[in-house]
Amino acid sequence: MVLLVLSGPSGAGKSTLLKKLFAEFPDKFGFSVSHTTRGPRGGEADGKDYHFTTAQNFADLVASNSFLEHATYAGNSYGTSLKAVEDVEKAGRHCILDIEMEGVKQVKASGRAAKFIFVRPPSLEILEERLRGRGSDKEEAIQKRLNQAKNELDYAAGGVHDITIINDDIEKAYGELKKYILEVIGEQ
Ligand SMILES: Nc1ncnc2c1ncn2[C@@H]1O[C@H](COP(=O)(O)OP(=O)(O)OP(=O)(O)O)[C@@H](O)[C@H]1O
Repeated sequence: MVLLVLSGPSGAGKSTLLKKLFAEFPDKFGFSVSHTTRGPRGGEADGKDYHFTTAQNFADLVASNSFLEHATYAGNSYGTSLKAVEDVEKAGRHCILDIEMEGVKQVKASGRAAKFIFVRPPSLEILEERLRGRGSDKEEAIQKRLNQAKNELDYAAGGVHDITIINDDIEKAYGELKKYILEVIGEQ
């Protein structure tokens, strides 16, 4: 099984691309279930959407090196455990992680074999348009995402990823993503 790590600025189109991939290949890929210290939101099921956990338990898992990557956002911790990846692989699926730059660095540092895929917008101007078009963020959040996008793009400029997909035309970008993924999982 191949671990596929997708990253890129918020709004670059990662979710859109993954949605297409899962729709076309419903049985080949899977997301791992992350741990989080945040509380469940309406309808979220423990063990399915997240492994909901206490701050103490989360800290214990960090201390025992149980996470492939973990991070804190807005006061809550999130992490991908090695076991969560293993669970996906045991079910016969290639595990896909959709994570941020800091997580990518940790997966790299772990020495775990993985393919690193970077999705980027054609330009920061277009990214800004898409973030606004998505309509899910307030102005302040958009500015934060744009600043963070610059960090992601700088990091990627160091050539740390196995492939960069420029999401200009969605169908073209999806075609490139699909071709690369099928190749690395040995199905093309
Ligand atoms: N090629 C494209 N052309 C135009 N619009 C696009 C394209 N790809 C994605 N979009 C739109 O851009 C917005 C951001 O895409 P998406 O939510 O998939 O980004 P993301 O990388 O998953 O972001 P996040 O990391 O915040 O979840 C969405 O409204 C989506 O419909």
